[in-house]
Amino acid sequence: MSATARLKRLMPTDIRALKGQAPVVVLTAYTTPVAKLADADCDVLLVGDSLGMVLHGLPSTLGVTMDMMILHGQAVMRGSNHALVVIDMPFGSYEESPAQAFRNAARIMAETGAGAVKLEGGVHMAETIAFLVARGIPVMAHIGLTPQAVNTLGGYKVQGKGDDAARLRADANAVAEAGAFSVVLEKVPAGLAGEISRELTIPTIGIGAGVDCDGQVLVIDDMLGLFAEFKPKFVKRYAELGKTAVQAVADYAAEVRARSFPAAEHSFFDEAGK
Ligand SMILES: Nc1nc(=O)c2c([nH]1)NC[C@@H]1CN(c3ccc(C(=O)N[C@@H](CCC(=O)O)C(=O)O)cc3)CN21
Ligand SMILES: CC(C)C(=O)C(=O)O
Ligand SMILES: [Mg+2]
Repeated sequence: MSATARLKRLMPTDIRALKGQAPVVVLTAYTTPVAKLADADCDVLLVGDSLGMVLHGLPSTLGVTMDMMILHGQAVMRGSNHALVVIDMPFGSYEESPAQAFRNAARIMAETGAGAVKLEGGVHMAETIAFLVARGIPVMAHIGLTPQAVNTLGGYKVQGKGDDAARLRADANAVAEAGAFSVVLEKVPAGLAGEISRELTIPTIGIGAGVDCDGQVLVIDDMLGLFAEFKPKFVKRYAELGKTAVQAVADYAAEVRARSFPAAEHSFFDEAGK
């Protein structure tokens, strides 16, 4: 048996090799139980900085810290043994310099055991991506709508429309050239995303970027109907777990108030039946 066959968790090189073979299946995961239920069906589990909004109630991803990403990254590693785990670098942890990015990415890799990091940015982050890759840290890039730049982008808007397509193409080519093993395209017109996907030799992972990307990613709480603060157009609800949970809580509250819970089967009695 080869060394790679014994190490069954997928690696960035395995994800790269899916290009032209099979679509790359990606979901976010932030916790051990969610990692456990998604691991077998996914190629990549992304510990996204969306966890700040989804789990911690923050208004954007800007308040997410290194410690939060590491804590949730460790939880996802404990709940998975098949998918590649990729951890988002949080806002402020990598933009200053390649050296700052390496210091923080190395800490994420060392303290979680994850296989790669993801960071936002195209042409302006290419030098940093190359710096990390040259030093042993696989990087997933993220271009188009980059939520950490919501304040300069003026909202969570589609990127790359009309004449702006040239900027998206330049970003895609720059991150691929820099050595990223894949790239997330977020909220990009489907036609442009398809063209970029055919042009690049690394897999594109779309979110709101149409069906011609090499893979797809969604926030798992969105597709399960657990996160309901907003629903971007790109989200398809595959379940309504939030509604199911609200009904379960209402049923529990009613039964406690009616003294119909707990029943005998949920209770303990001594030998005399007392
Ligand atoms: N739960 C969740 N899902 C996500 O996909 C996600 C996060 N959180 N947090 C981090 C970023 C932020 N993202 C977002 C946030 C909002 C919209 C949104 O509201 N989109 C609207 C239009 C808004 C506008 O045009 O300004 C849409 O209909 O798609 C899209 C992506 C994607 N990411
Ligand atoms: C939506 C994905 C691509 C992401 O960056 C996140 O979950 O933070
Ligand atoms: Mg993110």
